Amino acid sequence: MKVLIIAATEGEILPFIQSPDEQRSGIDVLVTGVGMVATAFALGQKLVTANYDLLLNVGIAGSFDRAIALGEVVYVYQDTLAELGAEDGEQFMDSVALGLAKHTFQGALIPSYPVFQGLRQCCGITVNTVHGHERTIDGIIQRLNPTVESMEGAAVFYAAHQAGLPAMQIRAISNYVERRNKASWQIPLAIENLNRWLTAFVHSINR
Ligand SMILES: O=C(O)c1cccc(C(=O)CC[C@H]2O[C@@H](n3cnc4c(=O)[nH]cnc43)[C@H](O)[C@@H]2O)c1
Repeated sequence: MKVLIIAATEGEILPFIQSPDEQRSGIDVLVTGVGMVATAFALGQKLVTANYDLLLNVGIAGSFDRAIALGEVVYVYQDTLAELGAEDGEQFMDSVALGLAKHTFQGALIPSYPVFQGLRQCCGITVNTVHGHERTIDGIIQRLNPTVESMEGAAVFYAAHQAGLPAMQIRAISNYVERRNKASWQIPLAIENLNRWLTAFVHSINR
């Protein structure tokens, strides 16, 4: 199986990139840069010249749900371009309501590999602006009730949909979505757990 692993920053997958070559056979890695625009451009370019059986988006993410421990690795089965739409006074009209574009994309069904068993299955949103204000956090919970938030997930699902390829998204929770409080973010723990999962995943597909 030929897999493309897509991450926004090298730091998020450095432990995996630095692992011995033989542990990464059949795997390509694409570091896109942060955000939907960088991700869509880099992935679109990559898919012009290469074909894959699976696109796997990995990275850290924020959680709206405090029952999810910081560092937990989750499976994002659906992701929404949360900001795509128009304001009408206090109302937000999404791109489907406007008759403009699809905004929600599904990942592939969770496979039966043991490495996926026990992963919490979450609904995600993808944003350009990280939520950090009580009013907008309450608003997005009312509107979409997301569990996790990233800055790339739905862009990968969109590109996969356009290319007719299956995609999955695995995120490790680095922070809760709240008023910006970077001191409480657990980025090293999230990256460690994400890369441990990634190594187990690659091992399981190469067996
Ligand atoms: O310093 C900040 O306020 C800040 C805000 C957003 C992201 C960052 C990063 O350094 C991480 C970039 C990377 O992480 C994903 N991520 C992590 N937590 C969240 C979140 O709560 N909401 C959205 N994205 C998040 C994201 O996919 C970025 O690629 C620093």
